Amino acid sequence: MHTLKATDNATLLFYGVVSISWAVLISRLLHRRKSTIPAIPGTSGFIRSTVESVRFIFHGREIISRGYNQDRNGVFRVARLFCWDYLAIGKQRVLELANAPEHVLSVDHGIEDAFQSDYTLGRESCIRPYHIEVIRGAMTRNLGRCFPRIRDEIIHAFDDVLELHNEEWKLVQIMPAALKVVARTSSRLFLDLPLCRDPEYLQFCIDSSTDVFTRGELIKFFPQFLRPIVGPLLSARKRNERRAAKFFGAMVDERLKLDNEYGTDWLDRPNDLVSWLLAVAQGEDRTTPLVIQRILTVNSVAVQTSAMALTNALYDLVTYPEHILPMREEVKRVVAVQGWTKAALGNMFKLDSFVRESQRINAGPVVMLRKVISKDGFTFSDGKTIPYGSFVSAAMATVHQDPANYDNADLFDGFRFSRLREEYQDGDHHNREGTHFFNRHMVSTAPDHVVFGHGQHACPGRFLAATEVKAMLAHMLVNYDMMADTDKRPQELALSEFAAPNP
Ligand code: HEM
Repeated sequence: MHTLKATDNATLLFYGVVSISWAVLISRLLHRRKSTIPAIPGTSGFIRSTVESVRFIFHGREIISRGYNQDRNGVFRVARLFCWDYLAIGKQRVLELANAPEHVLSVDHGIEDAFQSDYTLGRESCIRPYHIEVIRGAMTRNLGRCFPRIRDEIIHAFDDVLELHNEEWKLVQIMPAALKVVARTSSRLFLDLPLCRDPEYLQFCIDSSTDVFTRGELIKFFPQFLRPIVGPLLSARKRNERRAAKFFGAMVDERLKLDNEYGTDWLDRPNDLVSWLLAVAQGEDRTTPLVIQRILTVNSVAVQTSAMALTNALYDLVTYPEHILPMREEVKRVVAVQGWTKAALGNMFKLDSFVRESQRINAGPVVMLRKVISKDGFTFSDGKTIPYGSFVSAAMATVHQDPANYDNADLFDGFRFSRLREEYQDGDHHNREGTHFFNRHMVSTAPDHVVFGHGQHACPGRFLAATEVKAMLAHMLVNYDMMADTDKRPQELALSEFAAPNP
């Protein structure tokens, strides 16, 4: 019986590999060069492009940098498993992508493809993305009012996660700890006490948000025509929605009932994500299953990204420890006057600069993934045209490390942005940036700083991310001493267009 099962599995695997290889071959033949745009050096030709498309999964950065080294304002074709994608290099190209109208370059289709969100998040979140309006509006507006909740949860979360009771040193693995603290703090804002302290729920929060990224990547290993079959099988969405219903379905039910009866203006209506969503949701989106789906969507985009930003900032802090004392002094000085408030965070210029620099240096290879949905394709100002139906993105890491954009661009300089402000205040009005430091806050996007994208689709959650990450770092600076246990910063984990700090 046991032998028979092993044989069955081996046969299945064999047929699986053969079918996928055929699918790769056929897709690549069908998607042969459709435009005059050059391939990234060393990736043209059927065999080489196929090999490089596999290498792109783990060596995307290196392949992209070949394009950058050839033309710092170039547009290139990038070989992917089943097709050619396109890559725009340089800040002028970023602006052109950011300014393209939605009927030419679609962000929704881009995000759908990047996360396979039809399968991983749910179709409704893609076709009616009203949560974006909620994040940009009510959530961001309420950050100041809700800050005491955020601050309170940060204190308790660090206490519980680090379990440091005496003066001892303790070895802590950063990313898992960051995930726990971020999941808990975000949950305090989204669904509040007591759920945000339920260990089982927090683990679910982390696992379900990880599922979106990892299973989305897995689905992308299959060609387009197979995804409707394998997508639902590989996605954990349905299972996660069922589990979420057990955790907070009754709460959503109750809230819907009260809102339907009294509108949004009843006594003690909680100031949380459920209320913010219900104030905007219309029609079938006002049902418990779809509100649950939407909460999971917001949770997925919020938890992993902010935990990665915090992890990178902590790695940079222990790698460049000369930043610790000045920032600690700044946090103490500002808090002594303004207390722990969101406004106080806004006056911690060194801290803000440090996190922005950390994001600049640790940026992933690409950003702003868009699908060309105009039948005429998308044409850059110099006439280069990307064909209809293909995907284009901006090379993020190269724009961040281009010496034309930053002095000593490849060096980590935590106070490069706050120093501009200090120099200006000291009367030096002639530095390279002039008064641009006003646009150099952690949340400010620019064509040469695209961690949150740029333009009308720039990340709407960046204000929450900045509030959380800075409040967490500030808390750590004044309450803990930190140092690295090795000399070498761990190598990032790369997977196609994504990069994550090594846990
Ligand atoms: C450090 C943390 C974060 C980073 C680095 C980040 C980065 C990004 C990037 C690069 C985009 C795509 C922009 C584009 O394609 O032009 C994006 C979109 C988005 N982000 Fe974030 N994000 C972060 C945190 C958050 C948080 C906390 C939330 C939710 C509260 C959030 C919600 C979203 C949503 C809903 C979109 C889609 C926007 C659209 O389609 O117009 N993000 N984010």
